Amino acid sequence: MSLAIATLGTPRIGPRRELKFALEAYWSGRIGRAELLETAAALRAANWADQAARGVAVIPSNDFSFYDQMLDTAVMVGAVPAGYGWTDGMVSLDSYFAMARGVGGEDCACGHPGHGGGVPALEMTKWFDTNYHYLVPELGPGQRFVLASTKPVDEFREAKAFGIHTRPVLVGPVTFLRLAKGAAGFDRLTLIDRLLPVYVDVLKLLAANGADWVQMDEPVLATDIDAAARAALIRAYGLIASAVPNLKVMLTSYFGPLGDNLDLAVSLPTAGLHLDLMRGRDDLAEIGGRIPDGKVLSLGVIDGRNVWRADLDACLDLLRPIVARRGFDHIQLAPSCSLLHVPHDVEAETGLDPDIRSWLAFARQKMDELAVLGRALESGSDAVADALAATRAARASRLSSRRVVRSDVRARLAAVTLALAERPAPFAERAALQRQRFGLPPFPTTTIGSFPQTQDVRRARQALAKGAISEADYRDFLKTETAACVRWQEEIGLDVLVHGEFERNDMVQYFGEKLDGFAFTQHGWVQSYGSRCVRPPILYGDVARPEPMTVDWWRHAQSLTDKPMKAMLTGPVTILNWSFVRDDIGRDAACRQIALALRDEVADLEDAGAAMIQIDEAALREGLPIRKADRARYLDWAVESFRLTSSGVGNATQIHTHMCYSEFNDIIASIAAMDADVISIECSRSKMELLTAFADFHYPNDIGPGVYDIHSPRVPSVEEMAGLIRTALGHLPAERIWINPDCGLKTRGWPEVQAALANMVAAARDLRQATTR
Ligand SMILES: Nc1nc2c(c(=O)[nH]1)N[C@@H](CNc1ccc(C(=O)N[C@@H](CCC(=O)N[C@@H](CCC(=O)N[C@@H](CCC(=O)O)C(=O)O)C(=O)O)C(=O)O)cc1)CN2
Ligand code: MET
Ligand SMILES: [Zn+2]
Repeated sequence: MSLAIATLGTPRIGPRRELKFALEAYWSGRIGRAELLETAAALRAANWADQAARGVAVIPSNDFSFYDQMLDTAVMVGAVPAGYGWTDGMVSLDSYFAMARGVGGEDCACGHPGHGGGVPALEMTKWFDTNYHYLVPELGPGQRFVLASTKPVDEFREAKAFGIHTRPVLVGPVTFLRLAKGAAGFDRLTLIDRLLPVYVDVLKLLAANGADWVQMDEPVLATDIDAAARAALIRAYGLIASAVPNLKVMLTSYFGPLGDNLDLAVSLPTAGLHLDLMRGRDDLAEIGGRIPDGKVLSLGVIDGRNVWRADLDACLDLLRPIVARRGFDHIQLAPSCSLLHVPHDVEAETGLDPDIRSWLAFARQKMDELAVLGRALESGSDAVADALAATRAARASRLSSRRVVRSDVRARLAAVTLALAERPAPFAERAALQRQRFGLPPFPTTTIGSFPQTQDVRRARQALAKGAISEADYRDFLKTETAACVRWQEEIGLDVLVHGEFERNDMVQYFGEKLDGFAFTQHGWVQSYGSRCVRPPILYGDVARPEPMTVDWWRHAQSLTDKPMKAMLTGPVTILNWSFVRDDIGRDAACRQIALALRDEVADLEDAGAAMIQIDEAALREGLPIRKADRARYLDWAVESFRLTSSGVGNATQIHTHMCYSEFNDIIASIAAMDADVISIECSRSKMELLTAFADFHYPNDIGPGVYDIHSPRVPSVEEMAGLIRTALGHLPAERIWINPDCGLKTRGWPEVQAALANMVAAARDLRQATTR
């Protein structure tokens, strides 16, 4: 008998983003369907072979996706809304992509959903507290489900033909329904009895094809769930156990402790249960005597959400007692969650400092760590003495590294007082000074920061990286791009200008590359949505700012115009939430360090003459803990960090912030506590519904509700945007409203941006004529 190693899911974009490039080539018509399918199959095969070679025994299938696993599930059960070209039979690849990206109108290779004017893409939102986005299935009260994709079965058979026996993964039925959306007031969980027969069909097909286990992901178990969800889970797994008795279910939840859902999870009639021991270590002690002897425990001991090499000695201490109690047969070792959220392979990072590289484990290294743990438990630590020694050495090097702890940073943090996080005067006083200083018209117009990141811009950056052009040439090129962008904004009549962010590869990575304490990778891509990826910086040490990061670009841009040039920074909470963060100090302390470094940037911008400074906090909402009980603490330090960054300026300096994809109702008090002079938010798709949260709360400061959906190439008309502003006027006083798009324009093309912003300026002018301040 041997201890089984599992992975729960693996990165699927490909070690060199092969899937991204194949998808974008397919969407733009540069390659055909056969070539796309071939690339995908080759990636899956390589992935299976790699896991087998690394000693993974429980290898997943159906963890691959062309876009997203929630979309795969919607398609599997035939939950395809009208308009995507499907009526019955199997859903085609093109209908699938239509749901992901929209249909009709012109198409674009940028990979952004919402493309095409005709039928919009499904809505997209964050997968729990990750930077991965899923497509939100739409379900109605009359919803019917039928088997409309056999992808799980096809991929199981594909692996089998390849010589690998897999454990297929499915998004569980209750998580699927919970994360879907329906009409207001419609409880999606009431659909469970209609949905389950399709799941049973799939499971029976899997069993008939030789599957003995299946992994059912039910991360709703890591959330605060109500009685209806509990009842649905009991019904679902009871029915599955009786309808498909020959298929064993590994029930997996992750991203947090099971906590008060633990008894329920244990009691469900599944053959196995997975625990996320990174975030839910207490579950292990709690589960002690409660778990039936025959149930297999999958122990998520290796962190699937972060990139640090594990402390294998500590893992072994945790594992030994439970292995002694339950024996090898009833234990599996796994990452805490799917490895989708970490990059592929540290070995590819030849540019990283060797010390730092030795501290890291990406997906492949995490599999190796699991294999070492397995061997240590089976054959004793001596059998893997070298591997354990290497881990200890890397850990010791990290803990003692002089680059990790900096006394100047620590001393500064220790000296932080509440006064530092306080603007000198309250908003009303500041607003009066700022009104005088800027003399802006009513309904001032502005944008969120980025302008189209064209191929030319990205190619220039790539050429610089390859040494094909000089630093000076690169800067000259960007200066020209910036100047053209500034001139164009003046011509079109925007009131507050931006420089366009052409010098930034990404709003977080750019700052990670400029701050001490962060490392950055060459190939450490992680899927964010569809074909879009990010390379999260790796925060390994105390944060300091060796030199100004944005001041020269701002100065150049301001020198070209008499209009106010808004400086542009990414805020501390967003940098933290979109990075891999050190685990040797708290996230709160790490965030305050970033905040202090950015505070200096804000001061330098103000000294250089910047009168408006925008500090983006696009990821503040997504860092909100999954469990309600943990939220207040997070919001406290997140808001304080933003205020530490923003409060060092004079009263006449205007602080802007920006948030997108946000639901504000449950955090509106914290948004107000940030005390930004102006906040811009995404609003156009919700037709200004979001503003009710601000109105009900009597939110006191200025607001720019987005009037232009930047996720679509469609150009909104003057009348449409004016209509949205009029709706906003029903919620907010005219003198506090700004006019701007929903978010940055980096994924858009110039022609549609020009047309849309011209209409936006015209809409603001119409409103000015119709209203008086
Ligand atoms: N970090 C982060 N998270 C976020 C967002 C965000 O902007 N940043 N926005 C929200 C939505 N998520 C998004 C995530 C990624 C992208 C995105 O556009 N990603 C780009 C990569 C951006 C980047 O880092 N670009 C680099 C590298 C570009 C590149 O791929 N270069 C090519 C060559 C250039 C070419 O020929 O085009 C190469 O290296 O092979 C640069 O500009 O320098 C992509 O996947 O294509 C957009 C939105 C939420 N989360
Ligand atoms: C995802 S929020 C983006 C904010 C950034 N300033 C931009 O305009 O791109
Ligand atoms: Zn945004």
